[in-house]
Amino acid sequence: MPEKLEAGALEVIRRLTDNGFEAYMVGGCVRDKCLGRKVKDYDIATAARPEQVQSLFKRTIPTGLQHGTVTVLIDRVPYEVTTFRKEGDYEGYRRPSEVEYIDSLHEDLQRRDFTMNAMALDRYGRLIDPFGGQDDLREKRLRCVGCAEERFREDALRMLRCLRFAAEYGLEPEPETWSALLRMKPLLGHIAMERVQAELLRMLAGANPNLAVELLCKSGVLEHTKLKLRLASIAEGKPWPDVETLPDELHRLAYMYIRIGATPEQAEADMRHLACSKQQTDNVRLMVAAYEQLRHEAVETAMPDGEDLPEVREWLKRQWLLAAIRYGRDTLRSVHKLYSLEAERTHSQSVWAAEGRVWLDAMPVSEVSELAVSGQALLRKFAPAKPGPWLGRLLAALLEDTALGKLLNEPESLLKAAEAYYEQIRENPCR
Ligand SMILES: Nc1ccn([C@@H]2O[C@H](COP(=O)(O)OP(=O)(O)OP(=O)(O)O)[C@@H](O)[C@H]2O)c(=O)n1
Repeated sequence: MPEKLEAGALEVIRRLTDNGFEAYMVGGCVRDKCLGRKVKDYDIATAARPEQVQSLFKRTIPTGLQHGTVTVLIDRVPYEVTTFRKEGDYEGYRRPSEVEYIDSLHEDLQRRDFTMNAMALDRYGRLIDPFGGQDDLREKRLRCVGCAEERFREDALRMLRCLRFAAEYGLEPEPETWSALLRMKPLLGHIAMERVQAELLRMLAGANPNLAVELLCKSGVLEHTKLKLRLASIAEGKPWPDVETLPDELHRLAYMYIRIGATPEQAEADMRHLACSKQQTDNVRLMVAAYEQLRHEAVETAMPDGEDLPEVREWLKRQWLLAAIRYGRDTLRSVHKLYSLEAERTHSQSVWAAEGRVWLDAMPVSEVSELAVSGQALLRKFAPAKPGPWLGRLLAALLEDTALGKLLNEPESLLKAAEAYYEQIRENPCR
């Protein structure tokens, strides 16, 4: 498959050059080839204008004509073909009128962000590397092309890209690039939050999320976005634990909110700001909320030092299982991972970190739908009583007792227990 992908790119380049237009592979694909990494997609830069590209290929899509980009389909695989241009406009965020076409590959490469992203390959596989990208990669150096300040001014998002690439590829930002980043970071305030979100989540999902978090802390870049994620407050001298042990970027984000002491509402507002999906936002809010609630309970009932009292342990188990009912078993599985990480970082004993997973696995039910009796069965049993709030309360009581192991999840024992609850609820209808 990778060979097929590359063969398609070469076909595009050959067709363009056979028709008198210079054309090269550029950007991330050249970088990844130099690093021996798998190439995800091939971008092609050419001297041909968009309408000339369109006329040379049977299947094209005008994906970004105003920025000079035409997508060419070869065997249904898309290749982005972009006319050499002077201004950045790498993601279509500038007004079309600012795009200025040029005839020189060199000038096109000069406007790109980092030396490793400013290399090209011609149809014969010859590398064009005017700014020393390959040397930088060899020396594990991340360096802006030319004046770093100018590159960051052209597109402030490049500062986040800088941190992402440094973490992902294990590169050290070169001193001039790093100091320009520290000077220019206030410009991040003007960047669309969707773009910040994409970079942030990619960084946290990447090959080295620990280094990504460390660089975010060290650079203080997020402080200049509209986010509440102020990491500098926890950066000082304290090592971050191994966030890589958390399963994905959302757990890592939730952990960061917990570490800065954000409330679930603050985390939610922040993620809305970031234009995260509702599902992502709910996920993180629930993790932060469940974690916070449990932490609050744990502080109230701190185990006396060095002691392990069975009644306290029992109480902690009850809080844990009640939280699993309230926030969902999956959320509590996530919270268990967060507690375990925190316990490791603070070298502290945590009953939840030690036992939480086992308790969750052994929990017979965590939601009403798992009960061996349905609302319908209860309505039949207590006919002619009409459906009403009593039914919800009754099911909640059965769920809690079954989850805590006081009742067996079998129709007979549940229906029997329901009789007693039904009487209590009828006697106290307002509770
Ligand atoms: N803000 C940006 C975005 C992109 N580019 C240039 O456009 C190329 C393609 O950008 P993109 O597809 O966004 O990223 P890649 O570098 O391919 O890397 P990745 O796919 O990992 O994001 C980059 O290599 C770089 O030369 C740039 O100079 N400035």
